[in-house]
Amino acid sequence: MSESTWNKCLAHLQDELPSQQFNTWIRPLRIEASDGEICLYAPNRFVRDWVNDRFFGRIAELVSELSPPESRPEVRLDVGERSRVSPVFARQQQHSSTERSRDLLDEQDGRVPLQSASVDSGVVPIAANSGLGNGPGLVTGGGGKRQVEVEGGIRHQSSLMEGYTFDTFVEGKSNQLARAAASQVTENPGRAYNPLFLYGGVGLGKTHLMHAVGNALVQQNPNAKVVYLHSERFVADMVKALQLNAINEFKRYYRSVDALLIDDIQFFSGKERSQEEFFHTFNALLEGGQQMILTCDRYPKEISGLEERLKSRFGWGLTVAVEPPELETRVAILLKKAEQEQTLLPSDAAFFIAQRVRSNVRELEGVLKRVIASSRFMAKPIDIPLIKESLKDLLALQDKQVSLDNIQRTVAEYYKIKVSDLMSKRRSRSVARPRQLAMTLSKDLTNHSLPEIGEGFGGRDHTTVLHACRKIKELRESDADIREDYQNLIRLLTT
Ligand SMILES: Nc1ncnc2c1ncn2[C@@H]1O[C@H](COP(=O)(O)OP(=O)(O)OP(=O)(O)O)[C@@H](O)[C@H]1O
Repeated sequence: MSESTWNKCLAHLQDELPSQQFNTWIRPLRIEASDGEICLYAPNRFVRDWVNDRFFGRIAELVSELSPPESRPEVRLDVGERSRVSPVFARQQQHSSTERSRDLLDEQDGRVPLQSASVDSGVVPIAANSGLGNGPGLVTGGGGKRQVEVEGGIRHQSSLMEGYTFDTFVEGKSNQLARAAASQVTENPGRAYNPLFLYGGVGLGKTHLMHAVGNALVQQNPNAKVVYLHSERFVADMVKALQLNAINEFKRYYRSVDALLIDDIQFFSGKERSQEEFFHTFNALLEGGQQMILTCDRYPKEISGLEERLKSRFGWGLTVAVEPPELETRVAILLKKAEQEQTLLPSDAAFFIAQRVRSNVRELEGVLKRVIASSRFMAKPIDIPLIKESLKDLLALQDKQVSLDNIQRTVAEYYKIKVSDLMSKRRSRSVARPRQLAMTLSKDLTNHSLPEIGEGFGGRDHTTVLHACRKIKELRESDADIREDYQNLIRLLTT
């Protein structure tokens, strides 16, 4: 079985599984193929057991289907980075007492993840100075932020946003698993999942969740040294420490924390010295049982310019995707934010906004702020006419955007078929290809989600849309006609 067969197997699984499940359980698997056998390596025992219980049967089936009949390999599932596995970092299994998060994770997969058994692949451990509050750091409470100063020539400010708590975080399908994992980290810092790695697009609540854990840890133990910082800050501090000959203080400081929260670690990309320093800090914290939470705008393996050994370590705990919120969650977020602003937002008004602003929560918040400001300025309650007035330019821009209808009409006309053919179940090439192109254009040119596009094409499943997009992407590379059709259609639709 070649890696390309495995990639096909992955593409099938991606079509079949909800993206969060695929990203959390299947993507971290590494493959090693040899004669007559393939071994899949999970980053830890927990992932291995979960995959074994839930997905292994289907994986073995796909491998068998996709391999030539004369060379159907045996499939094995194991833990580790290929053969370099030794259980140096294996941790104690701990039971969470949070029934709520347990229920959630139960709901997701019918099992309770209680353990993150980390495995080492050849780390040289560095002594950790993990004495609570006896490093150079100083934590003070109160105010909107908690401040930290560092001696040794480095003045460093780090802050936990007090408003970012679990209470103010609205839960929905898109962030349910991340929220549950974060909550378990609060229950069992350093043990439940270490590191907890949250990834996803901008403005989806990763930073909020990370602070929620930090705030909860400080609430449980006011002496806990919880340090939040952006990865660029880590880099800047390190450079400064090097300039001031204070690198030992820098090391001591970061290794003395109880929890280290680093945001947007994609900024480590290409910064080799910082990665080196962070690598050692990471190992020391992991060894000391100190919690790490990391966020990133993409799946760790996809960060270019990041050392492989770091990427692989990021997978030792739990890697969870935060997805864009679906309509109901967007409405719930708007209602919650309005409540925090002590503003009355009728639910039809919340729906109106949520249907039009789909990209991310930060944008949703920005739009709500505009509406609230108009309402206060005009001294009028919020209703749909007021929203239309205050969001005039945004809505006008959206009206200009390409609609599904428009795409379907244009594609049908271009291929001289009927719009109803695009909606139909007909699978002949003359209809199926234009339909796949129309779905791809809908994905590329509108803000509609995959399920919405599927719905707009005769009630199809989102996996069909995903498959169409992949197929067209492939064809645009290999087939000049399709490439030309796609470009012509884009031109027709956007000019
Ligand atoms: N589920 C949610 N419930 C309530 N507020 C949310 C939720 N998700 C995001 N927000 C709010 O949206 C804003 C953006 O979220 P946040 O900064 O956490 O995003 P992010 O994923 O870290 O994005 P970036 O990668 O750009 O930093 C914040 O004000 C946050 O409070």
